[in-house]
Amino acid sequence: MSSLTQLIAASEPDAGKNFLLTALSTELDGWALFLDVDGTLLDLAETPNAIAVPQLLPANLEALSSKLRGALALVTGRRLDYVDQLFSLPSLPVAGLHGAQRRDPDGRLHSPVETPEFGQLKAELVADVAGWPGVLIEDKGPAVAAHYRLAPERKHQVEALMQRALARAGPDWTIQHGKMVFEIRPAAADKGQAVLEFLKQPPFAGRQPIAIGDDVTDEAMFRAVNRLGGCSIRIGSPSAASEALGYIPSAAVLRDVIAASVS
Ligand SMILES: O=P(O)(O)OC[C@H]1O[C@H](O[C@H]2O[C@H](CO)[C@@H](O)[C@H](O)[C@H]2O)[C@H](O)[C@@H](O)[C@@H]1O
Repeated sequence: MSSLTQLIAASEPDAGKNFLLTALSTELDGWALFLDVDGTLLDLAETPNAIAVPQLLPANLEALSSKLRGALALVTGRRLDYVDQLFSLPSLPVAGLHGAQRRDPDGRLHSPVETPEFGQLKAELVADVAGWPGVLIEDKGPAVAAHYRLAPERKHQVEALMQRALARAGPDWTIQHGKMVFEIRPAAADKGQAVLEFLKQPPFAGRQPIAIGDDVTDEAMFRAVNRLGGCSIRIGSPSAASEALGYIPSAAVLRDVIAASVS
């Protein structure tokens, strides 16, 4: 695989896309694919629930998973049950809440519990932002997100609010910054650890990982797969802030590559 993995770091604009097209048409017993959801498989939207799942995407993901003999997982900041609503693929391995939740290939579920204290904290966050038009609180069970995409001028207030809430939540939680969002998520695992857990299990074990994402939270899985000699691909333009080895310009291009790989 080494000549193929060199392709990803080439400087041509289509290097990331060409790498993935080639990888997914060859050596399918060799790769394990880890895909982020928002901004990677799906176009970003103004609010968390305004996203649209393109009609053919679930079937294409299922077909690609089949070609990879099941070595495909979604690794997302969303909750697992929300991912199931979106894609209706209840057997697909998924890591949710940035790695804190996991559905393993054999169907085993791992999920932190939501404490009454955390429920109270979320209710107070909703009350705290009531006078901040455009700031949205997304309840994710044992995690919570404060979105400011519709009120970018509130970024620093939202960050300060979430830092205060984190101090109350305690050491089992951490802050996750993302695209126009601050989240409080369980600290026990990140996306990199979720990928490493999947790679201990069949059909992922023994395969070379490819991780594709678009955001700060995905850097943990980029680091994990880079350390293993795998491939990390970021959706967007090359950025010095990212450890990704290659780039694909948009979620739409990634969806086209997935569709081409199963046609
Ligand atoms: O790990 P991901 O699958 O990329 O999920 C990260 C977060 O995505 C969602 O928020 C982002 O997408 C929204 C819809 O496009 C957008 O409105 C928001 O500004 C983005 O931050 C989701 O709402 C979060 O729960 C995820 O953690």
